[in-house]
Amino acid sequence: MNSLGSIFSFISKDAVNKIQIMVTHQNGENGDKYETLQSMVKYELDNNLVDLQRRAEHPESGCRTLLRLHRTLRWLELFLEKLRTSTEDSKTSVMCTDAYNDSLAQYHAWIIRKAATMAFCALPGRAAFFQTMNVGSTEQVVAMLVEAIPFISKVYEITEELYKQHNLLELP
Ligand SMILES: CCCCCCCCCCCCC/C=C/[C@@H](O)[C@H](COP(=O)(O)O)NC(=O)CCCCCCCCCCCCCCC
Repeated sequence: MNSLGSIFSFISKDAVNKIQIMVTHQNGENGDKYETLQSMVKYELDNNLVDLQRRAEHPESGCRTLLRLHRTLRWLELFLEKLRTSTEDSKTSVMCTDAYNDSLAQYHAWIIRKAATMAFCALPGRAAFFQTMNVGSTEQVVAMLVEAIPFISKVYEITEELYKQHNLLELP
C-alpha cells in the first residue's frame, strides 16, 4: 500500500489503526482471550465488552474492529480473484472498484465511497501493479494467487459463520 503513493495512505492508515487495536488487545492483560477468534467472541460477549446497538462504551472492541477487517478481507478476496483471472488489457482500477462496490462500499458513507473510488483511479496499470506486488513474473503472481485465495476464502467463511451464529454481522 505504501509503495502505491500517498493517495492511498488514508486507506492504509485506517487498516493499520485497526490492526493496532487488535495487537493491543492481544498484548493486554487478557491477551490470552484474544488468541483465537472464537475465544475473543466468547470473552467479549460474556463480559459485555461489545456495543451491540450503537457505539458507546466499547468503540474499540475486538469484535467490531475485526468485523471491519473481515469486510475488508471480502474486498481483498474479490479483488485478488479478479486479478488472477485478468488479462493484459484489464484495468486494475475497474477490478478494484467492482470488488469494492460488491463488498465494502455498502458499509461506507458517501464521502468515503467517493474518496475511495477516486483513489482507485490512481492505481497503476496491471503490469506495474504486479511489479509492486514484488512476487516475480505474471505467471508467478498468478500461481501465488491460486495458492493464496483459497486460504483467504476459508478465513472469511469461518469468521462469517461465527459472527452469524452470534448475531455480530452488523455491529455499530
Ligand atoms: C490496492 C488498492 C487498495 C484499495 C483498498 C480498498 C479498500 C478501500 C477502503 C476505503 C476505506 C477508507 C478508509 C476509512 C474507512 C472507515 O470509515 C471504515 C469504517 O471504520 P469505522 O467503523 O471504525 O469508522 N473502515 C473500514 O471499512 C476498514 C477499511 C480498511 C481498508 C484497508 C485496505 C487494506 C488494503 C490491503 C491492500 C492489500 C493489497 C494487496 C494487493 C495485492
